[in-house]
Amino acid sequence: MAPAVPPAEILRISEASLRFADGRPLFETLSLSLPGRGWTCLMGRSGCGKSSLLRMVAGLPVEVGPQGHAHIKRRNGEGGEFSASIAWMPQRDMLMPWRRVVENVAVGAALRGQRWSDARERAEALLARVGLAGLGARWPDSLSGGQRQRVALARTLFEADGVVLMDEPFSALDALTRLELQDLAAEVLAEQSVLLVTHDPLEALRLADTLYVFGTDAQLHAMALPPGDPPRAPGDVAVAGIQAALFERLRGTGGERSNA
Ligand SMILES: Nc1ncnc2c1ncn2[C@@H]1O[C@H](COP(=O)(O)OP(=O)(O)OP(=O)(O)O)[C@@H](O)[C@H]1O
Repeated sequence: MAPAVPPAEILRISEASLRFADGRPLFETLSLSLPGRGWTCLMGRSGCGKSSLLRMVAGLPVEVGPQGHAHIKRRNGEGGEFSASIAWMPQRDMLMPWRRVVENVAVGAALRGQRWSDARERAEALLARVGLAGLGARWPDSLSGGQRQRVALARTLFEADGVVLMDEPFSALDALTRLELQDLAAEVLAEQSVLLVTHDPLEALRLADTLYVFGTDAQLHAMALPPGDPPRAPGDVAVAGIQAALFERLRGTGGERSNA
């Protein structure tokens, strides 16, 4: 069977605006289009609202206080209401220590009351795909940080159905493990549309098909990328050159926007 052709656009965000209780807007009338497949990366100074935007894209609540305001419009590729589920991979692995590894991967199926034998088989297959074949019966506490994040990746894959949101998923890992996990994520999520928030310019330049930086105007600005398909080699000369320019661009996007 020929592989399904991904839609040109799977999710369109428009009119995204966020204001906390003190009235200052973090962003207003922000738009973003996610293609049917590939990595869209978001960068910006600490506090500019990246994680909040990701939560809004996921349809999760953002606590804004009594005078605050959070609004977003989500449309599918045909312009209709977006109703598909979105997979989410957070910064911390959030594994439940009282559930075995395979149960953590398939936790969504358990919550939905799906048949455990089917879910287990699929979860074991995904564990093998992320390099953890045979470790399903282990407890999370017996795994290294990198292994735990592989389990979290398998859990994300278990839920992935077109759109995957990732909020600094590799930031707690050592440099080498981080590179390995980036390569792995690029491979296993190749058929998904991924929206990644990251603070790491190298990570963005390795993985992005499209890269946006939050500007001082609270809008997203598309950045130039090195040639070649992701995941790009960390030692690539073009990656290193653009990394320096990206650092400068990030430094120029102003100080931290605090709403405290
Ligand atoms: N409930 C709240 N009330 C007021 N301000 C808030 C609230 N929640 C978050 N903020 C502020 O909103 C801003 C955006 O937070 P958010 O976590 O989305 O930013 P971010 O760009 O992801 O930051 P970082 O890169 O440091 O993770 C921050 O300045 C934060 O202090």
